[in-house]
Amino acid sequence: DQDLPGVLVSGLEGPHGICEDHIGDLQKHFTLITLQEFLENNTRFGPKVQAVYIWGGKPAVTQELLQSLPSLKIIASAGAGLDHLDLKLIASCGVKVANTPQAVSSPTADMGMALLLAAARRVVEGHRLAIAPDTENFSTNWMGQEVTGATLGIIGMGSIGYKIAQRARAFEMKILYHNRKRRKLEEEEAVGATYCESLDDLLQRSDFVLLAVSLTPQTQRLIGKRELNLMKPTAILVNIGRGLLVDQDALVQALQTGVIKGAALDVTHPEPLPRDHPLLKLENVTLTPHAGSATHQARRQMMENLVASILASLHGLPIPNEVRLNWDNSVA
Ligand SMILES: O=CC(=O)O
Repeated sequence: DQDLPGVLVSGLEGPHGICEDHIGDLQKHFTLITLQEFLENNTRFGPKVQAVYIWGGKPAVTQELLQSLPSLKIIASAGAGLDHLDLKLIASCGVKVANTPQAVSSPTADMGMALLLAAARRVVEGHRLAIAPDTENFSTNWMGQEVTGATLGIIGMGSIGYKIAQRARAFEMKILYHNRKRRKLEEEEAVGATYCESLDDLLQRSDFVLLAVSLTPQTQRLIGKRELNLMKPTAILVNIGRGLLVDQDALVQALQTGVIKGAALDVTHPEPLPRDHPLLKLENVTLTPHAGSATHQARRQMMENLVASILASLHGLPIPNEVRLNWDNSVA
């Protein structure tokens, strides 16, 4: 339908495209213009585009793209993280941004716990052992680390970090957290979490260190060689944030030399890792393919939230999940 607002999407097919079953729903509201169509004829399609629909971090919003979309009102980005967007540049073009933090927080927290448990109890290694053609190494003395009663240090106590704390409490874990801002006392008490103003203190005391912080210039390589050295040799690092939160070379070295016990990573840098990357060869590493929000329910809710934000912006209504910036361009 020519009258439907034009929305630029990255692609409609392939493993990185929009979920196939969402396309029909999107087409009820919008004329979808793929990046490829746009690139082939940007003078025709550029003026039609009123929104950019970002799925899996794509399409990339460059200055050049912004300049060729004169009718653009909003960039609606699936997920919680905003590190793929230059928010200051976008704001300077008078374009709004919305994301979908509520849709992803529970499934991503679940993934954090899944990785923590998998690494602690060596689920992936155990699976390999259990299905090995040769039963010689089969053993019920397949030891891992106890989760119950262990200390969990959560770095980043936003909505995902907080949901992890709620889940970890049910595992009777002792919970420490480090965050830009301390949470309210009643919020801390509700999950039994103790604030650590010092990151070093959290690293030294935790049996599991879990990264649930957004990637910003301040948090890039937050965990490097020095921080890994502060961790217990029995500690496990879980990352459900972004690969660049960790100095990956330092992590590989720490895992190879027993500086820490193991790592469970939903995110790496880059994604996917080159097939000869040392992280793919280590027994004490558990990897998932950036799948924190990969449930049917969450992905559908993300799509519905993006549609609602785009429609609100086109109708001049308050935009659900609008991302606002502070004076220093940090996310409010
Ligand atoms: O990576 C996923 C997200 O930012 O929600």
